[in-house]
Amino acid sequence: MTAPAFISQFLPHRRHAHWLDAATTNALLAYAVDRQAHFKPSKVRGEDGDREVISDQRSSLRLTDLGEFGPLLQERALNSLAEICAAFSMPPFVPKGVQVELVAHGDGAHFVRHRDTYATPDGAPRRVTMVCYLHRLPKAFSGGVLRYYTLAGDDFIDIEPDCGEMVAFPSWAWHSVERVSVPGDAFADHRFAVNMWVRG
Ligand SMILES: O=C(O)CCC(=O)C(=O)O
Ligand SMILES: [Fe+2]
Repeated sequence: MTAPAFISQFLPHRRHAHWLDAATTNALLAYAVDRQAHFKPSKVRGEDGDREVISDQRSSLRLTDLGEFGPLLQERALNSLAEICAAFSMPPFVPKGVQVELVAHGDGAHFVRHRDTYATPDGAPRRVTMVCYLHRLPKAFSGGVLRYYTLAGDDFIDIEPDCGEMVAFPSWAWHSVERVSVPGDAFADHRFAVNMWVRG
């Protein structure tokens, strides 16, 4: 059998169940609900390069101040990095930082197919994306799978992460968040996820 053409292949990904322990997950969820008023509409890079709200591309709410959880998650992400780079056959690199944000997907929220690569002003691009998922139990939403595409974008797999699970992939991999449905749309019922981008 011939190997599939390069562009028909998937970049690697890793799923880490229970990456966040239940106590931290619950504390972070409580923090998110408490800070509801501070969440702002998520932005994407528009045609002129500026960040703007384009809700048919990305519709969700985002919080960048994670309080004491920020340094905690950055440290955990860095602790997971060596194993992830090895699993991805990615040459090790010196991390220049971890960007973190907490995103809430409510009823109808989604994020179209995109890549996370983005060079920050200091020139250190995002190399590894880690996303840690949180939601109340039992889960109150449906949909919202993480869709992970081949390099050509012509095929995909759907990943439905559990609460506390972390999914890692190279930041240049195509992915999307499929539309979420939250009956009643209570904020505490949203699909929460922490994006962690390791730059280097
Ligand atoms: O929430 C997810 O599953 C992924 C989010 C994402 O791709 C992003 O915010 O760049
Ligand atoms: Fe993304």
